[in-house]
Amino acid sequence: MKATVGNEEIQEKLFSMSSNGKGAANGSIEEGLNGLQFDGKDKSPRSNMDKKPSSPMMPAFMTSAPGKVIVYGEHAVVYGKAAMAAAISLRSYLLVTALSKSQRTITLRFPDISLDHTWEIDALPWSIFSDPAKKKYYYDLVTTLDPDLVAAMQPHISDVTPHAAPETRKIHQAAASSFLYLFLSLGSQKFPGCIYTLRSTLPIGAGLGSSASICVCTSAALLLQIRILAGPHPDQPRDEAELQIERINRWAFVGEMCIHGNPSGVDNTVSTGGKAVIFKREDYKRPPVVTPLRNFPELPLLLVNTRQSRSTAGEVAKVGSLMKAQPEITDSILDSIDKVTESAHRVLSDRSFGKNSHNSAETFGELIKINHGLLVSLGVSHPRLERIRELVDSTGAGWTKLTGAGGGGCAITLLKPDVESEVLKDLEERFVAEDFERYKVTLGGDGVGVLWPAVLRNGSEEEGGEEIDQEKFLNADGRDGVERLVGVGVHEKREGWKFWR
Ligand SMILES: Nc1ncnc2c1ncn2[C@@H]1O[C@H](COP(=O)(O)OP(=O)(O)O)[C@@H](O)[C@H]1O
Ligand SMILES: C[C@@](O)(CCOP(=O)(O)O)CC(=O)O
Repeated sequence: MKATVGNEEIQEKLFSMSSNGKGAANGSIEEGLNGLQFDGKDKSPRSNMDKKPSSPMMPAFMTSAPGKVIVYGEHAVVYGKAAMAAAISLRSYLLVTALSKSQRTITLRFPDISLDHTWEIDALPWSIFSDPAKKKYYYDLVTTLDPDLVAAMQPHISDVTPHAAPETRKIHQAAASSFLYLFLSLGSQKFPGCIYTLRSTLPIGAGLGSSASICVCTSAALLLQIRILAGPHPDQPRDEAELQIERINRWAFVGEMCIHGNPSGVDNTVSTGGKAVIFKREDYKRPPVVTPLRNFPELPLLLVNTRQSRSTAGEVAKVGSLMKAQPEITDSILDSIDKVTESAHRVLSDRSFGKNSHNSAETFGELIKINHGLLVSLGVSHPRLERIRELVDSTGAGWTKLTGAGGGGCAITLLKPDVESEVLKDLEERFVAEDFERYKVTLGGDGVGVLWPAVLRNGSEEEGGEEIDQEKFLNADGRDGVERLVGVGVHEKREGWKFWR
């Protein structure tokens, strides 16, 4: 598949799906949404559905989306080169709880960053967001933020934790802006009051795509609330599922623009679709070309966090400055990174791939080493990342590179097939002693998922399953607690979570 779905094509598919009723959201989701009201713009295929009798309140529901590792090609991907990336089993989880009709507020409860903020729905700048000259629809391809809309949002963003330290405010305001831009673009003043509670098992600002995963959760939740997503349901035709994924991804990209400034879109694409892909966006006015890697190997990867925080926007800006100062050299480094990614893709596509695991690992490993060297030349490594590489190199256990934006964050090590367990144990002890954090993750899992309503079988005896309410979700103890309560893909397959596949 080359996932390049045009705007008109999407519109056409949407209309045909709604007219035969087949594309409508799956039974339970659609029923649950009947009580909601929408923007009254008859451009959308929702008008027939709107006539259904209203039910009092939408049940609480959840969305979830994974983080990712970039195996090859970060930074170069911002300049139109290819990147290879895979979803990981660490994820974000968003619980949406509707308020009673009289409560006209939207609350963000994001405890991972200690953010708790409420907006009055009626005080938000609806008029400019719904101005026909500005209005964007769920099927639009938005590739830049509208400066007037960003300015209109500003007073409502400045309101968010005004007395926090500047670093904390940045983190809060980035998360709040991405939510609010999507909310005002996709919602309407008639939107019901809601609380959006978010928790993540991903480290924040560590190169694993935490921002993309929260944007995907928000995009999916809002698109579900405005009732334009069909499914996910088990017998959903593939092209319909792909269309849903495409829509969620487009709006997640808009959220990412609010956080990053200049994202390539690789993070939100992997977070939405899951699995592993080659991603390339040569023209920002057009959708990216996304090539699924169906034979992506089960790479024996070590994923280690320096615990050195940084922001993606800052690291991307560093490369931007280098490009200005040294355009030819920077260009040629980015071209070399592109060649590394292409080579890795060629190796994967080769029929003989995997027949000799030693040779395959050597080739991938060499490419990892080269890619890291090129990222060092771009100026996006960090002494803590170099320390991880040194520790691994001194044992000969494998090949190491930074992953994501760098400047701190995480490193990946591809382990040699014959590495001895004693060597690994020693290495892990060194990591602990030097305050690095090691994650155990699986690669290539599902993308965005929905739990509608927010009820799971958690091994409890509760009849009909365990309802996930705000209190339980907020009280889950750390990363493990969240995974135990609502986790996708780590423990046994959970009944309830559904994915567009
Ligand atoms: N769990 C979370 N809760 C709230 N906001 C989050 C969460 N995870 C990420 N974010 C938002 O995303 C930003 C981090 O984005 P970024 O610098 O791109 O790092 P990453 O490499 O993890 O994506 C944070 O400053 C915050 O605004
Ligand atoms: C540096 C970059 O290529 C990857 C950033 O990944 P992360 O936000 O550090 O997880 C930027 C991008 O692709 O938008």
